[in-house]
Amino acid sequence: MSTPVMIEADGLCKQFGSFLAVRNVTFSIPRGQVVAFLGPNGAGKTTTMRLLTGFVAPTHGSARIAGIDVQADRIAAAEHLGYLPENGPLYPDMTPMGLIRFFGTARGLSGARLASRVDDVIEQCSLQTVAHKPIGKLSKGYRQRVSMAQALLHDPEVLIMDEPTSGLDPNQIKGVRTLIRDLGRSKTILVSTHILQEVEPVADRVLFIHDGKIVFDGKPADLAHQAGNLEQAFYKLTAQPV
Ligand SMILES: Nc1ncnc2c1ncn2[C@@H]1O[C@H](COP(=O)(O)OP(=O)(O)OP(=O)(O)O)[C@@H](O)[C@H]1O
Repeated sequence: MSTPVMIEADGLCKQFGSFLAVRNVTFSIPRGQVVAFLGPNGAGKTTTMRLLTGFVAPTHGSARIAGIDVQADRIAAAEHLGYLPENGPLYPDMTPMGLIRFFGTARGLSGARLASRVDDVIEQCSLQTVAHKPIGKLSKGYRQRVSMAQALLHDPEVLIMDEPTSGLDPNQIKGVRTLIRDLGRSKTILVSTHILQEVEPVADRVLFIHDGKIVFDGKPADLAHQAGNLEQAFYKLTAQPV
């Protein structure tokens, strides 16, 4: 039996006014794969992730999570999906515990299941020491972990993470990398990053987007091999407009 496709982009296009931000993006990610989504600033990573999660409607094309069309049935697709947006919506006066419970209730969890999932994600994201402090007083690293905890709360099979390590210090980056690697043992993950050193230890595959188009889809080692190392490959792929 073939491995099911968990994240699928089929001819996705997104136009803002006269500007085409995402151009005919097509890929499919089978269950269990961890994929790094690379590209320079403004390449279209966030827009593609918003299209995949159903937050933004495509101009053309379609996206499926666990086989469910995200525009046709966003709620059903969201049951399979944890999304870590670039700047997560965190409420500064709430505590991590309060916020995570709130999201859990909104997702239909209650009673013992809610209590056990809240405990699990607080531990998984190492939030024990700050669980009862206002989110507005937490460091960026901890706020990022609170966002991560809400994305993991319903134990989704698919995770889409937009720059989970942006703005973190090296210790925090290491912590997030370890978490992604652990999660990748049981989940399908698409994660955008600017940090090339993160790619090889974490990802099975790289999707590289430039000017809204996928310009490389393959193994990190094969991308690095094209130009000697990943950094040089990055320069080479982005040297000219598509
Ligand atoms: N709502 C919008 N209206 C108009 N243009 C937009 C909108 N959202 C994104 N864009 C444009 O689309 C292009 C792709 O943006 P996007 O945020 O997807 O890039 P990105 O690869 O995630 O960049 P970064 O690495 O800087 O986060 C950019 O030129 C951006 O200015």
